[in-house]
Amino acid sequence: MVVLAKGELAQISLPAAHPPVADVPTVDLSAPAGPEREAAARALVAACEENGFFRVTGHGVPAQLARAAEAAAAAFFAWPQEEKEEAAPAVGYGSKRIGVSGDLGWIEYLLLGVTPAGGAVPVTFASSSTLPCAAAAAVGSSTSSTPAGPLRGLLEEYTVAVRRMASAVLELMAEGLGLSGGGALARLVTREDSDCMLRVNHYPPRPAAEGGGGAPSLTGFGEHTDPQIISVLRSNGTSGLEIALRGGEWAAVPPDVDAFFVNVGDTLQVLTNGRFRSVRHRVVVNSERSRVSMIFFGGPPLGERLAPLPELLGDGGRSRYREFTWAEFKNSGYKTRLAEDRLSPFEN
Ligand SMILES: C=C1C[C@]23C[C@@]1(O)CC[C@H]2[C@@]12CC[C@H](O)[C@@](C)(C(=O)O1)[C@H]2[C@@H]3C(=O)O
Ligand SMILES: O=C(O)CCC(=O)C(=O)O
Ligand SMILES: [Fe+2]
Repeated sequence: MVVLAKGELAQISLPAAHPPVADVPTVDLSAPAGPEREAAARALVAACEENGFFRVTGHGVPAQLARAAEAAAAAFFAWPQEEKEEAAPAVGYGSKRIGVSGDLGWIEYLLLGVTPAGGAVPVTFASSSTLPCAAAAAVGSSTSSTPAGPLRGLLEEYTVAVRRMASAVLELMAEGLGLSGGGALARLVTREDSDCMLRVNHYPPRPAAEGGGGAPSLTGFGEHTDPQIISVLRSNGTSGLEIALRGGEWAAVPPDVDAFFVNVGDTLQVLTNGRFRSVRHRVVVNSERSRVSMIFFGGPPLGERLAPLPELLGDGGRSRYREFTWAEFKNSGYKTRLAEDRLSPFEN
């Protein structure tokens, strides 16, 4: 349950708006080598340049696994509030507060740091630092006997499959960009020390309006860009996700339970020297049905130096961003409000 005080509810209320439906390009990851794969790579690059957002089919993630992970998370969110709070350190549970800078939403969530070997560690915010840190020692592992154990196990299994897909997306992207380094881009999210996260968001149904009449829309997850390289999202059949198109206008993303959606993140915008667009997006809650989404955030190792890839600069091309490490970017970005532009401090 998300409990908001009156002032908080007013803060996240939105004027009812029905943006047009986004025309989301589709990339088939299973396209066979040859002209079909080349076409898929071209479609992927075009989508990243246009809006920084596309749908993936032929992704290889078993539907049954995605459904089981989502159902286990939904069952957890249905627990009594006190029990969820009790389990919070073991599963990274949070509600209504997003980050540490005062952002609120009609949301509850699980946030886990995830490793390629399948480990998942709840993300907490240390009081001494704004960098999220692992709380593993305090909570045990997914095999522990906490009631959240089976949920953790399913989320871990799901993350292994989605990371594999994220890596395949980045390999296809490298082909489309004509990068010579083989799987270098993909390795940024598959290394042992890659800094990746899994987030499961639950947006309860929009509350009924007091005294009848039309209920207002609410901010579920306020507008923002994702800081990582790519984010890979799956949701249940409830709408709510919106993306900002090139011109700044909002467009609604129709849910698709069989596909995944990929966001270009801030780091990929940097690596491509601004050729790919880190997509601004948000979740608006205006449904009588709850929305559950699971998002894998593919981030590089903390010490990784990030700068536009030389091959994408061209001869004498100007680098739009100075070099920085992922730890530096995260430290700076995690102090910001959700809607802020986190890249401007790193522009040349
Ligand atoms: C307000 C914030 C929440 C966030 C960290 C930040 O300071 C700015 C980026 C936010 C975001 C968006 C994408 C992911 O959901 C997330 C986990 C991330 O890496 O950056 C969240 C952060 C969060 O919820 O802690
Ligand atoms: O829940 C969603 O559908 C999107 C949430 C999101 O953008 C995020 O968690 O960064
Ligand atoms: Fe996001």
